[in-house]
Amino acid sequence: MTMGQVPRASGIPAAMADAVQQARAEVARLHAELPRWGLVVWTAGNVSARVVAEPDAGPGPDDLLVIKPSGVTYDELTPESMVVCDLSGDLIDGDRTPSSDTAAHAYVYRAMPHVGGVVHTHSTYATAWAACGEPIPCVLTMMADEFGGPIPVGPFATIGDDSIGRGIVETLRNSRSTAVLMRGHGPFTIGSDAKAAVKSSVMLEEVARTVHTARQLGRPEPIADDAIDSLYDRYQNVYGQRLPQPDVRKEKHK
Ligand SMILES: O=C(CO)[C@@H](O)[C@@H](O)COP(=O)(O)O
Repeated sequence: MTMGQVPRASGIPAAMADAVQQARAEVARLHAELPRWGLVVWTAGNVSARVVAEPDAGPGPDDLLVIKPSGVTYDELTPESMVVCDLSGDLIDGDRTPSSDTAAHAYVYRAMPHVGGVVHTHSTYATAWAACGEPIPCVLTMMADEFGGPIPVGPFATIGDDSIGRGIVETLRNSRSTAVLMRGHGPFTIGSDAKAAVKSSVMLEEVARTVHTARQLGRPEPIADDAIDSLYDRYQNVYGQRLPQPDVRKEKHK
């Protein structure tokens, strides 16, 4: 199937066909990252991406989401097997049942327009913290960098309606964290796009494991708030490769 071909007649608006196809490929590719980084067993995790209906206007209620089909193993996932839903969570393209967490993903997209990707896993260490209902304290510079503070705990909620999504949003709205530990269930992460949400899941599991290990060795100390703010600001705005800026020094000496 070439780029731009929608698999068959569907509810996808023609203007979104190419973007949906690209999202199918990206979401299928990103699902392979979950077993790669040891975040899932069998099918116990899912990734979704928002597809914006009107890019010039930005995220809105007519956006779509692309997510994996429920219960399909990661080695069987392809761009064509991804399913497309509206932000009510209703299937509009695909011949398989959407992930059982689709309602949660859809709720997040409706309530948080800045979110472009959502991931859910049952990664061992993060899920163990969720089982205990204890926030992961910000005792590592890596946590300050990536999450801007502790990892919060969301309420226990059963799958199948908006309660998980509501719990995710109510918890993350008051936190810089892109990860939430849903009590008794497991982690959900958000990001500006699906890749960012997958990265958050990877980094969450790493810090969950490290902080647990540190507690076996002693009493890790929380990092001071001002240091967290400084670390978070640097990592979010300076770290890594940034687009080249005009060399203002040359401008000044002209
Ligand atoms: O936690 C659960 C089910 O309780 C789901 O997140 C997990 O099994 C993944 O389900 P899907 O295969 O995405 O439907």
